[in-house]
Amino acid sequence: MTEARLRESRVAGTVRVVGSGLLGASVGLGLAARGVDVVVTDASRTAARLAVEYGAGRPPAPDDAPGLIVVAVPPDAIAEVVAAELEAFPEATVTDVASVKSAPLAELEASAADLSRYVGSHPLAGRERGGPISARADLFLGRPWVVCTRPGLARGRVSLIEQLALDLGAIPVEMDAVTHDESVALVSHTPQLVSTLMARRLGAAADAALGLAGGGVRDVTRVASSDPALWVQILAANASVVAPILRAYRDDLGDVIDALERIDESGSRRALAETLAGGNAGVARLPGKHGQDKRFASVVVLIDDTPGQLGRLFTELGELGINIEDMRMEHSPGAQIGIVELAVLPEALTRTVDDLAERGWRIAG
Ligand SMILES: NC(=O)C1=CN([C@@H]2O[C@H](COP(=O)(O)OP(=O)(O)OC[C@H]3O[C@@H](n4cnc5c(N)ncnc54)[C@H](O)[C@@H]3O)[C@@H](O)[C@H]2O)C=CC1
Ligand SMILES: O=C(O)C(=O)Cc1ccc(O)cc1
Repeated sequence: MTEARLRESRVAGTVRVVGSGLLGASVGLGLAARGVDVVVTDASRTAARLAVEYGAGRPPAPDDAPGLIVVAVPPDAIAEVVAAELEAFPEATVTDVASVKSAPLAELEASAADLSRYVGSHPLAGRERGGPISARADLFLGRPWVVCTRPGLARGRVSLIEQLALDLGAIPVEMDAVTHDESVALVSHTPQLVSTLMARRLGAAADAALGLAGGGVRDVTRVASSDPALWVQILAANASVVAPILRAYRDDLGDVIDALERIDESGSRRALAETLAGGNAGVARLPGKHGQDKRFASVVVLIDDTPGQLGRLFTELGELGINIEDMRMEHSPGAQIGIVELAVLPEALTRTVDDLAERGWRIAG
């Protein structure tokens, strides 16, 4: 199957993956696609066998001598499994992919494990659903992959994990464990809770109200479908960092409620406006194209929500020589209409609108 391989891998030898769920099987699929010899194991026989059957690797053999071990088990089990792997394979470098870094490291430091061969890491890539069935070889493509540095750690060990990240199409980012946990508390752990709390408000809502739902509520609640069992572990392990951010959030929420309850008093509207402007400033600081990238202009096309329409739109844009820099799609509740937002270069905006309209496409706005 050489011709099916993407490119030679940077990581050489056998890679052993412990925990063949979403993350472990995705690592296995990505490496196997580059021709790496991957061994997958799991405490659950079913998860291990599914990972093998989906092509994420092979079962372990008695003479395996992995140079690299990736531990992809739930956060509570990380320290114990990393310690066991360090002991079982005295030549191997061991990494883990857990969403929290300080708590497992502290647990390992309190053990007798040989931590000179341990480098913690965390790919900022995931899905709401776990298990090997949800795994994807391209899960990590273009995503940051934090590689945790600490004083005294050999450069070669850190580099090996960076090679792993690069092989999987991710972008390695070096960070110490404390900075990592503070960062993800802000960009992942608190947003998870805010999303969850908003989604809980929908639980008792009338069907008629839910029928009006559009992109806004869907964006805010997307990660509310995440696995509660995994997230209790993540939040518990980073509780002391997440709690103060939520306190600040609660203070802001209190101010908004006060302004709304006294909306006709002097200063209330200004307070609301300043809060909303603060949100604009915060979201504009997020890197990436999505929504606010000033380099691109936006064209909204309404398409019939029927098979083949999106394909036809893309084909015609190709024929017109117009490059799509980014896109997102929404469905209009209750109507057979798809709303496609295309990002194009500003200089291509007028031509895109005119040419698509000329070919009969409906342009919004
Ligand atoms: N789900 C996500 O979006 C992301 C998860 N992570 C981290 O990746 C790790 C794995 O998460 P997922 O793959 O989502 O979970 P998952 O539930 O899909 O897979 C975890 C697997 O670990 C196995 N396992 C549990 N204890 C074990 C043990 N002692 N020995 C061997 N196998 C064991 C389970 O049977 C399961 O198959 C977690 O530490 C999580 O924080 C990191 C980035 C994103
Ligand atoms: O889908 C998203 O936006 C996520 O944030 C997924 C995710 C979940 C947990 C992680 O540790 C990293 C990424």
